[in-house]
Amino acid sequence: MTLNIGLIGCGGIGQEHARRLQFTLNGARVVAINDLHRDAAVAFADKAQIPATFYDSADALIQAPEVQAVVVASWGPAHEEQVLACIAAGKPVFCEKPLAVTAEGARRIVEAEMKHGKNLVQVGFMRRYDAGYRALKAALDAGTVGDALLVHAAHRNPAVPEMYVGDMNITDTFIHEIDVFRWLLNDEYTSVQVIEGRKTRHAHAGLHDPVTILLETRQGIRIDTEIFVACRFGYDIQCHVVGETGVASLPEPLTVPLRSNARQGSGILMDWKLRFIESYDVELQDWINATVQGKVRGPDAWDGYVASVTAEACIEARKSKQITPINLPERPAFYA
Ligand SMILES: NC(=O)C1=CN([C@@H]2O[C@H](COP(=O)(O)OP(=O)(O)OC[C@H]3O[C@@H](n4cnc5c(N)ncnc54)[C@H](O)[C@@H]3O)[C@@H](O)[C@H]2O)C=CC1
Ligand SMILES: O=C1[C@@H](O)[C@H](O)[C@@H](O)[C@H](O)[C@H]1O
Repeated sequence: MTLNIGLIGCGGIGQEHARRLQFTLNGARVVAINDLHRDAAVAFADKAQIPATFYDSADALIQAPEVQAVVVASWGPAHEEQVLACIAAGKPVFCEKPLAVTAEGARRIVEAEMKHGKNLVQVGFMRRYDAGYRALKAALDAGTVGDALLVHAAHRNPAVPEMYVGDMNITDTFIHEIDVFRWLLNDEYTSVQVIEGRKTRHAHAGLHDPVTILLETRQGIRIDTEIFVACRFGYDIQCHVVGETGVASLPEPLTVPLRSNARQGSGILMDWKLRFIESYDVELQDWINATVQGKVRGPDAWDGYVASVTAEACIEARKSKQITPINLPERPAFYA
């Protein structure tokens, strides 16, 4: 069976997903597209040779009988309404992170899905599909370094656009760590502190960069993460888990060590699109396969909700400069 997909949002990652759904992965094709910018979306589909119908509104695309499942890759603030419309139409939806820009919005999605009575929503936390993170999780689950005690992590981007301001280093960037640490450690967060230190001269006016975020978990694991999005030197993701008997680290991406021009070393990627490129393929292939079977196997709406609650607590902690509790309800049986 070929799953007919409707894509909402044909920007940076929407175009990437459209190409992989149409040409790289098995069992799906893009039959419908929607974007606020019609001309650019249609020009993209033409150039990419994706014969999809353009719909004038996200809602019209979701309602279209030919659309069996939806990929939402619009801007974060649009996600809630579009995902709720998919649930109302009973259509499976893969939504890029964040699920919603507020915890309340994510909660509305969880409630609508539970009321609908069937899981329909997957959130685009692709790191769970990355071979490096999976190998790290397998090592931790096998007890290779004993019980986890501490995590030292970093999420570094070379630069961000001028529209990336305020709390986006939490809601757009740190949200990946929020999801991946609780998955890696089989744990939940209890509190957070956000520390703004010296600001780099390379950060633009609307952004305090870098920041350090300290999370504590129910088991008492302490996680420190450096979020540094104007670091200039590369797209660099680090994660080191200190256990009782050793340290387990996220593998570096494969690069060729060089000895050249009187130097030795290896390259660092500059573009986030390349760092997790394989995990996007694995993630969306798994989503297609599960959707055809009528299931959701990946990060679900509850995971999206937990990420939004945690992000909101981070924002509060940044404002108050205090250690801020993270109050999470228990995972409902529906999401077991
Ligand atoms: N999982 C990951 O690693 C990544 C996830 N993302 C997420 O994907 C989403 C899109 O990000 P980008 O592609 O980088 O942004 P972008 O700005 O390049 O593209 C977004 C597109 O959505 C369209 N759009 C915005 N609101 C819309 C609406 N209400 N209805 C229809 N179309 C709408 C815009 O016109 C634009 O073409 C964001 O939520 C972002 O956080 C982005 C990059 C990486
Ligand atoms: O999701 C992503 C972007 O939206 C975000 O801006 C980057 O910081 C992340 O590294 C990337 O994975």
